Amino acid sequence: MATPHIDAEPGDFAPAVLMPGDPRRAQRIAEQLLDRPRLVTDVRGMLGFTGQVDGRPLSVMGSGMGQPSISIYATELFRVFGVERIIRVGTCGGIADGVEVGSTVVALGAHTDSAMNQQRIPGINFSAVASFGLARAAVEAAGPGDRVHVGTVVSRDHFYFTPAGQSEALAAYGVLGVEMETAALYAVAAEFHREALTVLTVSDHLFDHSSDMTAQERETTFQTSLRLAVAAALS
Ligand SMILES: O=P(O)(O)O[C@H]1O[C@H](CO)[C@@H](O)[C@H]1O
Ligand SMILES: O=c1cc[nH]c(=O)[nH]1
Repeated sequence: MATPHIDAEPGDFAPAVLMPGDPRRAQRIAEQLLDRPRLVTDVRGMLGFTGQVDGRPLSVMGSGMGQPSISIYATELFRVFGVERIIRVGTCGGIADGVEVGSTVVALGAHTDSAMNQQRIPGINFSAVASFGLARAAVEAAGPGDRVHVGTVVSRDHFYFTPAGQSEALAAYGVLGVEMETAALYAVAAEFHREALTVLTVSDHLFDHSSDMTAQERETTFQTSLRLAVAAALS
């Protein structure tokens, strides 16, 4: 049964879905990773594929940018398509000292400036946290040569506007990076009693732009993050 945003049937998606923001990255991951990838939805150009990894079913689908967009897709995947776990594989800007461009961030939790989660539990600041089992599986998949940081990120609504002093204050609290979806993804997973994790590749650093990735590198450089995300998805 199609939903407003996913033109597929129950059974078209695997229990685990890798979810990059960019639908072209979803296609690239599907072609690189999956045996016999099959396009299962393309509504609004938001491509979704299902195939197999080592004989086990796995799906890959774009989320779009921002918390409203990923909330729509995550809700429909959990509610209608029987999806059990979503692992976001995205990019982030480094914030804390020592979070190098090209390294990987496993997001245990996500701060946010968005109002979306404020509406969930009256009077409460919702804590957006990863599924422990998925986070553990991702971290355990890291090898000695991998540069992996584990901690909190911030999911901001604005890409281009930042209140004065906010990034410096986040750095002072050890926040690893900034992206735009994780706080909402973790809340939708909690709403449906399912699992979620975000694994990010650092594409730039807010306080040192000397090594920032190009747009093409942001689309293609994600091998360590992808390996950790697949380990979590199939754990
Ligand atoms: O690379 P993705 O997964 O899209 O993630 C980051 O990049 C986009 C902004 O350019 C936002 O979606 C942000 O969260
Ligand atoms: O600086 C950045 C990089 C990636 N994604 C973001 O939201 N911000």
